[in-house]
Amino acid sequence: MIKLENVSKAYRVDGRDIPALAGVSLSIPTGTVFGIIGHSGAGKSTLIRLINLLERPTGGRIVLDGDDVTELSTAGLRGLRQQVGMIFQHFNLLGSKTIGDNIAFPLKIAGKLSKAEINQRVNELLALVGLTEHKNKYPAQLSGGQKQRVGIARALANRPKVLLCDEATSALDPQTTQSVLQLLLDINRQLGLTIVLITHEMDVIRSICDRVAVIDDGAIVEEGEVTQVFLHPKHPTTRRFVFEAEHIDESKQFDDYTHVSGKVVRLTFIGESTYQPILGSVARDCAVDFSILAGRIERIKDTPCGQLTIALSGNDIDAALARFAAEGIDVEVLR
Ligand SMILES: Nc1ncnc2c1ncn2[C@@H]1O[C@H](COP(=O)(O)OP(=O)(O)OP(=O)(O)O)[C@@H](O)[C@H]1O
Repeated sequence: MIKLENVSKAYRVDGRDIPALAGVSLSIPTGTVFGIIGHSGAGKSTLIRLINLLERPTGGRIVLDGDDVTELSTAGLRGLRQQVGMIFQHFNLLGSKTIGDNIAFPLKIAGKLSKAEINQRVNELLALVGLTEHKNKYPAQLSGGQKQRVGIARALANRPKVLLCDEATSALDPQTTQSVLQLLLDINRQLGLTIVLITHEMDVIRSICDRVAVIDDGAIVEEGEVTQVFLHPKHPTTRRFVFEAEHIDESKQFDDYTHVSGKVVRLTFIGESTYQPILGSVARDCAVDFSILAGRIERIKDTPCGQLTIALSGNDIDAALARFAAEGIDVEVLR
């Protein structure tokens, strides 16, 4: 578990303190893929760089598996950097070294393995990220997606518990982004590694994250399971991110449907209920009619989800609503 407790950070510029984060508290459970989303300047990079102490907090505590990392000695800090790997938007590979030597670099610095053991570990890592045949090439000879795979292999070399991803796919095209995200998800599942990523793209969050925190102007404004945040965004910043990602016109969200009769409700389906013919059977059993006003069905990570806005008419609308709730469907009466 990674815990940030009331963390603040200010940068000192020309004798003045410029606040970047204020009172940030977060719990990141072990083994999850945790996304942090925010607009440019919100404080994402600052936040992720605090976790491995590339930046030091001005106040508060950062606790990794029970240890306050801000109190670590120099040797402890070296250990922390081995437990917490990191990948970057622009890969940060050493251009004068081969792919194999880039990946070997942190192993050599750690100084725990023999030359033969390092070579074997590099080969394992190359296989893990699908780059075996590129071992002797130089970074300039690889595509962006391949370079990020090298970055991932290098970050995993010392078998860290946590992988930090600083806008790791922002420089890649959509297809390459998806293949790198898929690799991160495979690694999370195979190795049980905790992944913390920052992004300004909701699609990245939707593809691989379990939980998401939304950061705005140096503060966390919303946090929760990705499905819940996508389907029921609360804070205006979150709503903007979600509506933009879903191509939903926010003004239409407030449509009061004056032109339709009946009770207007929004039903949210999560999981298998998304594919069940519940609407029809409830309508038949409760003798209600419905018309569909708006709807979407999608996948959030592995979970199918749907949201339907319907107008219900008939005798026993309350019974129909109770049936929906009993089937595990979230019911919001809009009018
Ligand atoms: N080294 C620094 N010195 C002074 N101010 C900084 C420094 N790094 C960041 N800041 C300021 O801190 C605030 C948060 O910046 P940060 O880079 O963490 O945001 P971000 O959400 O990652 O933005 P982006 O997506 O544009 O990188 C901004 O106001 C920024 O100008």
